[in-house]
Amino acid sequence: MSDRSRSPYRPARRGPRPAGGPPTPKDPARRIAYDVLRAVDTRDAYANLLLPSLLRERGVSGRDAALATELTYGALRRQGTYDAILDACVDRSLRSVDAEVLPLLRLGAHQLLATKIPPHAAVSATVDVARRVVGHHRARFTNAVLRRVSARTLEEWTAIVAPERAVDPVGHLAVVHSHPRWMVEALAAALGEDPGGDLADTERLLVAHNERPRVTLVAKPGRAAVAELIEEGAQEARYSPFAAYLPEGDPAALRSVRQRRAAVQDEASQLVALALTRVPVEGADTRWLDMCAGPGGKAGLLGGLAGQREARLLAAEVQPARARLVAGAVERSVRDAARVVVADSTRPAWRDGVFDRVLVDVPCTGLGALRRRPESRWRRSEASAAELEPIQRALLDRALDATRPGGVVGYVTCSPHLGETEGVVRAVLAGRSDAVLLRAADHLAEVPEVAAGDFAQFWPHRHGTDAMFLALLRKAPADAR
Ligand SMILES: C[S@@+](CC[C@H](N)C(=O)[O-])C[C@H]1O[C@@H](n2cnc3c(N)ncnc32)[C@H](O)[C@@H]1O
Repeated sequence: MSDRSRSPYRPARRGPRPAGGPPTPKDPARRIAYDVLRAVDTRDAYANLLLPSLLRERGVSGRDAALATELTYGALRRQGTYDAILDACVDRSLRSVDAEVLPLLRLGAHQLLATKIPPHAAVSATVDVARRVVGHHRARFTNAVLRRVSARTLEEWTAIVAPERAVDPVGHLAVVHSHPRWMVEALAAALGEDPGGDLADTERLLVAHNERPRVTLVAKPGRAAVAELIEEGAQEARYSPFAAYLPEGDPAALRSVRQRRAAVQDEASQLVALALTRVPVEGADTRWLDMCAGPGGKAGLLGGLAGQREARLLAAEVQPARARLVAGAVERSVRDAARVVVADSTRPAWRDGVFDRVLVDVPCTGLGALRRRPESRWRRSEASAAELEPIQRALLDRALDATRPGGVVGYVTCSPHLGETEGVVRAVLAGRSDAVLLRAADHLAEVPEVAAGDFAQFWPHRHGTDAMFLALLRKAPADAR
């Protein structure tokens, strides 16, 4: 790894403990990173939720918080690469290493191979944490393994542990860029690349997955303006008229976000919702439906747009806790245009054929959000997409049922996996004669390279967004059937 691509984190210098205050926990950053990695392994915790709550709970901020974040996300993202290297550094198989020790080895490997923390400090600080959490004996083991890791650079290690690119391109990229092999194959297929070829575009995507995503804000239509976000320190966004990028700082500290007039939302999420509202429909355009609304990102945007256009949005969500989040997201939409219901959208509480626009943002593998959910690449399996397909198909079918003749449906996934995107849309269309595919990219004119045939597919390495997929379908007018 070049010096430029290394993380700038160095260990925080600890000052004297403030007189009279509670004792400063020793090395809170590494301890929090360890606790998050353990919780991800043992109780399926989500790092993006647990990390901020532990930082808050333990009063950790500033450099320590930044270090904890770097170590947690770095170790999770790079786990595949580090495990291949660690496997070469233990005498037995890595699988037989205690589950409590493994996160320490990954944390140590990340510091040694991808940060500017001096090697002796990386090893000794990690071994100090090991002594406290797993005892002296296993701390000695941690020390011995990390010393072996420290003998080579990341490039030297990957040259040893990754399959040769010319012989096994997928296996090579899987180890070098830390993704499960099946996922590299699925992503290559979605990018239209031959798994035996040079996989150049796939590699750019995998690299993007290992980078920290920028924070994107949405100014909810009618409640906040992008200019206000820019005054608060954000920068103009590339594509969405409602977006602004926050280069640094905590978005929750912005007044507009605290007042729920703005929120954090990926730019592609904004654009797929916006594209649905741009498709011309003949006749009435007053009844909009969001069938899978939780936690409410797209409903927040659609509620505002509906209010500005004299339409009303019904936002449905099957999980009551998530429906409450939707209620918060649409609160005080323009003209109070949005209503939230707890409902199973496969058994709808509404009549068929009544909505002018329907968004169905189905539950999916989330392979499009790997930058933000670092553990999900290890949690999903090759079977995950196939397991979700029946519910995705059922929801799209019900979306078309709910739409009135001439109305439009937006089918969205936060995954580019072909089994969840094109596969579902084509299977549903094959089973009915009352819907046609529209060219989604025609409604995203400001976004280059987003067309994938009739579909729209965003990519982290092309657009700097999540890999959101959009299909737009028109319900055939009654006289056309
Ligand atoms: C991909 S998320 C939607 C994200 C959301 N549109 C947003 O922009 O914030 C899918 C949501 O669908 C919900 N869901 C899953 N099955 C459902 C069903 N049968 N009916 C209604 N909601 C469902 C899930 O609980 C989850 O909140």
